[in-house]
Amino acid sequence: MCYTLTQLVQRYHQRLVLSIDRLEIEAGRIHALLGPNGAGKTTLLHILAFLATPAGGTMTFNGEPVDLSASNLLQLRRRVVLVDQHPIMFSTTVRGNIEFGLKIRRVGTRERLRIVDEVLDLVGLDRYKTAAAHELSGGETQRLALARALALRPEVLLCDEPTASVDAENQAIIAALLQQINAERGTTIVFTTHDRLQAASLAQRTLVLENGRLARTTHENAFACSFRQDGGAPDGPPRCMLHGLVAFPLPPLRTCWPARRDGRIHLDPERITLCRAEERPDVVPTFTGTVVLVMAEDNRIRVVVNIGVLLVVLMPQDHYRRENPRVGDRVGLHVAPEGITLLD
Ligand SMILES: Nc1ncnc2c1ncn2[C@@H]1O[C@H](COP(=O)(O)OP(=O)(O)OP(=O)(O)O)[C@@H](O)[C@H]1O
Repeated sequence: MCYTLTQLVQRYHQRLVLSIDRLEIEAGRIHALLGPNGAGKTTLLHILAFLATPAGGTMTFNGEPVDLSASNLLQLRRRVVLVDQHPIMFSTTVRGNIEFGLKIRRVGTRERLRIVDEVLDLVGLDRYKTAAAHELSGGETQRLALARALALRPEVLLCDEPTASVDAENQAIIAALLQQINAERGTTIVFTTHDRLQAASLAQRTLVLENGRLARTTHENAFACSFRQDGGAPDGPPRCMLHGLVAFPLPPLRTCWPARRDGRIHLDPERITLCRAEERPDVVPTFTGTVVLVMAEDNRIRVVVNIGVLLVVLMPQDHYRRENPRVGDRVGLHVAPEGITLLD
């Protein structure tokens, strides 16, 4: 586990703004921190970045108790980088901004220049290397801030609303970049957002904060559900209702679907097959819905479909090319029985 926070409390002027019984951040994963304004997301990020000392509770980082004493702080802060929502650039060139942190770490000139080229290429800003940082647009500034952070090769990258104030094109670039960094470097990433869709599409785990409390943690495609025995044989498989919104029949494969009424269910994104709803009248899909996001990920394509709740489908490249789903398309989804797991 990268971080474990227990009984964590934070206060501003005696006012309680965070109170978290337990929170875990898994190493090498992308986590979304989702919540409304004032929920405590930025406050929590500052604690994870070792920039603020919590008022109470315990914290471990890579299994070790966190020691925030002055003598230890510097080496802790070197392992984690926070990218602010409104990053402040130094009044120098794009290259100068990236080199700054490297100079502090006494990285030699030749290696600095190599890293500058590498990260500018990564964020697609190579042609701006000698431009003044202050001349960049909002979206480009956010990408430069990411390049500046990535130059330091952090174990953990924390991003405060990385796409909140940028246009759609830059949003897509930044989202793809975060996935690339996570996949190629194994960097643990935590980003804050108000956007449920972004959380569902980008993160493997979503932590929901409400009024400073961790309301719930959701894994990709894990849903609260209830089971109903409506119609059919009384001892046959029940129907399953996701978040009280979408019902589907459970396949008659398990010997003992739950006798209880409520639970949590996981639908494996790799065991969901997507087809164009109108082109396969012979197939009765488990769900139909509208594509809301398509994004390349590693050697697969991540497609998010709104079926009443947001469902992530991971499509192999060849299947994606065949079906070619686009945002706005109506599609059918078939969930393989072995892709359905009851949690808890
Ligand atoms: N430096 C501060 N001094 C006093 N109160 C603060 C300070 N920073 C944040 N707060 C308060 O703490 C609470 C949590 O704020 P925080 O910025 O962490 O929320 P957030 O979820 O990041 O919100 P947003 O989505 O608007 O950025 C809010 O009520 C805020 O007013």
